[in-house]
Amino acid sequence: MLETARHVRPLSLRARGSVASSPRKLFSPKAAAAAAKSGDGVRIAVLGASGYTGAEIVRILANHPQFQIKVMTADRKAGEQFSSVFPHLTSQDLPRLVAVKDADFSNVDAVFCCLPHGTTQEIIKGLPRHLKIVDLSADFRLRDINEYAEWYGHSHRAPELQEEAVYGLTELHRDDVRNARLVANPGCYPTSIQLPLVPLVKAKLIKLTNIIIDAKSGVSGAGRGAKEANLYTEIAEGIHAYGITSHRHVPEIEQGLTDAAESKVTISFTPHLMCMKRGMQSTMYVELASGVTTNDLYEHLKSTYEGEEFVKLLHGSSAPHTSHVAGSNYCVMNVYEDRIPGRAIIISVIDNLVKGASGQAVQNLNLMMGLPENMGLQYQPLFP
Ligand SMILES: NC(=O)C1=CN([C@@H]2O[C@H](COP(=O)(O)OP(=O)(O)OC[C@H]3O[C@@H](n4cnc5c(N)ncnc54)[C@H](OP(=O)(O)O)[C@@H]3O)[C@@H](O)[C@H]2O)C=CC1
Ligand SMILES: CC(=O)N[C@@H](CCC(=O)OP(=O)(O)O)C(=O)O
Repeated sequence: MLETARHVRPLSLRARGSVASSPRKLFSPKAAAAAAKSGDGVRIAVLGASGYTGAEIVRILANHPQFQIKVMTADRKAGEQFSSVFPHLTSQDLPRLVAVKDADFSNVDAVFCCLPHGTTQEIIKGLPRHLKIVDLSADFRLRDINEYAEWYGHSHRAPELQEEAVYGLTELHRDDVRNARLVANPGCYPTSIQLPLVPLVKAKLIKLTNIIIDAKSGVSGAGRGAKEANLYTEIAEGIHAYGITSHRHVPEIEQGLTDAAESKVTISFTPHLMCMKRGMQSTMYVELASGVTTNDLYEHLKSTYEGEEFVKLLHGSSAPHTSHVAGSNYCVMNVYEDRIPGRAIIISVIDNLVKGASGQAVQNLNLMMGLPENMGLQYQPLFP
């Protein structure tokens, strides 16, 4: 069993606040905060409500005292009742699913956009400017639109919105998110990877070379649209790698690490599809900087996330388990000494649909509306 030598040399370094340094247009949260304080609360539209992340937003908002869903959209399922698409979610008084082109945003304050990549930028471009938007797709995550074109296979169709967007890895970009109108919610793999690695890179505790990441996702990460490769017959009782050396989350992760390092970081990243409904584990192999111990990494992460409600470090040699975060907004991590001298292993787990998508989106919109960040998110994981 792996054992970490703890209690060696606590570090005082902390990595709070924004790691992004590019100038952003600020948006006053006053009007939004006023709406939140009015009797109506914040009026919400969920675009793509008939998909997995849209449904997860609806599930979370059932316990949110300030966010009320007024508009819900779908594509193929437009015209249907939400309760006929998701019969398990009936506790709220919800509007019928409509096509985006038929949605009325005049009585809406904020939007969760849970649509496919590419389509999203076209749709957000057409939305009224009074709306605050949290976009769960990848459309506004990459600052460099040339890099976007390279990885997503087409040129960006809303570069002016890309300029405005703020990357919403909440714990690391809180101040930017608070003042944003449009937030690009991070991808699930980038969330599970950047939460541990960005503070370590920023504090120069690990080398920028030889960062190797092996990650595994539940099948809901691929969305609800039927694909042959995601059929039960092809997924059950197996595991397989995909996107080897070419997954589109590589530039997103490298962007965050490069910002933190202020120097280009290149990673090895291999995602795998696991036979489970939800959950994600990232196992990261890193090289310690000169004079740094595994315990230094642990202590630095511990002090970075001290007081954070949703990021937890385990004690001793305990291993994070996807069941310890299922259905919750937590990211749980731990650090281990490798058998190879000078190397460490870091493991993090999240629920891809919650901290990896809809939970973090609600966390971000809470901040954008001047509400407590944890509002509606204080539920515990489902275990076993
Ligand atoms: N699943 C996950 O774990 C994560 C997903 N994301 C991202 O979030 C976004 C949503 O993902 P997810 O919920 O999994 O996807 P789903 O495939 O489950 O849902 C997609 C939704 O978008 C609607 N839709 C599809 N095409 C169009 C279109 N052309 N115009 C308007 N609406 C359309 C669908 O409607 P209908 O059902 O009627 O066809 C459905 O409501 C994606 O960008 C995804 O990459 C981000 C992090 C994690
Ligand atoms: C299992 C699976 O297919 N996962 C998706 C990632 C889902 C996600 O986080 O991210 P995006 O918002 O960037 O799509 C994938 O690998 O493309």
